[in-house]
Amino acid sequence: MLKLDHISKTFNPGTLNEKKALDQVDLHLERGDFVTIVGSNGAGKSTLFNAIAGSFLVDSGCILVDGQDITFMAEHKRSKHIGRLFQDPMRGTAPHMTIEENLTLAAGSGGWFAPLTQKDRQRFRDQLALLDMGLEDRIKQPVGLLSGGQRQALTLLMATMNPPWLLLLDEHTAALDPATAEKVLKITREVVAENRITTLMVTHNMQQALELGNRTLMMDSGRVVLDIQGEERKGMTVSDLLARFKAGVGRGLDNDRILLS
Ligand SMILES: Nc1ncnc2c1ncn2[C@@H]1O[C@H](COP(=O)(O)OP(=O)(O)OP(=O)(O)O)[C@@H](O)[C@H]1O
Repeated sequence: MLKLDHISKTFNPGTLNEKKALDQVDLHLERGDFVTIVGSNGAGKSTLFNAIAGSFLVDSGCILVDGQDITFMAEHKRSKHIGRLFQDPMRGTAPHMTIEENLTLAAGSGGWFAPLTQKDRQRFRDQLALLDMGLEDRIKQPVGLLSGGQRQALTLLMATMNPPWLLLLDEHTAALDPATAEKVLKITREVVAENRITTLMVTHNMQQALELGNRTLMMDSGRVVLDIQGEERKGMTVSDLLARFKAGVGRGLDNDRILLS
């Protein structure tokens, strides 16, 4: 489904601020894989997502989706097929537009100026009802009136309305209160499983990284240093994972947010 073949990215090359953020990253995902990613501060997790989403071109290597080489595909073209959620719930929706207008844009069928049919409206209501947040009764309200958790759930719905090639979740519940974060995670699990969406999720919560999905990557200094899946992952504890990281990298994990969580 997704193949990253030796991708590298160096910021500010040839200057004092040169930083190799991705160093020959190789990764192969099967359709429906749900991969969690944890790592040190500045390990390259967001840069990896930016590279896949096309926010910049990689310096070397290639990115293939279903065998199609998208290494040089423009970001706006990739964004039609790659859903992405950020930590900030204010990103991903248009606050001055209503829930219905946001969903119409995300659905993308019929064009923005095509009038919504009764069937479209009912579909939106049905999908909103699945979120169990009462949004189906607020469809004419501007999105700016929603809470962070409601906005994040709506963004998730919009990103997966036409199932994407890939879903990139960049700490998408980190800014929410624990109860809302749990709810958004539950919705994430359901939407991803129901549509078999190939998903990558960055988290600083190690427990969550082991519980969600079917595979966990650990990154450090621009490289994937651990790839835990299958039998090895079952029954693995956070301490086991930290010990494996230390044994592999030769030092402990230095992510203040992980250590504080
Ligand atoms: N646009 C940029 N210009 C220069 N340096 C950058 C840029 N983006 C990222 N970096 C650097 O690349 C390295 C990797 O950054 P990245 O944000 O991918 O790390 P991360 O694993 O997401 O970190 P964290 O968990 O701390 O958010 C860091 O040293 C960062 O400062």
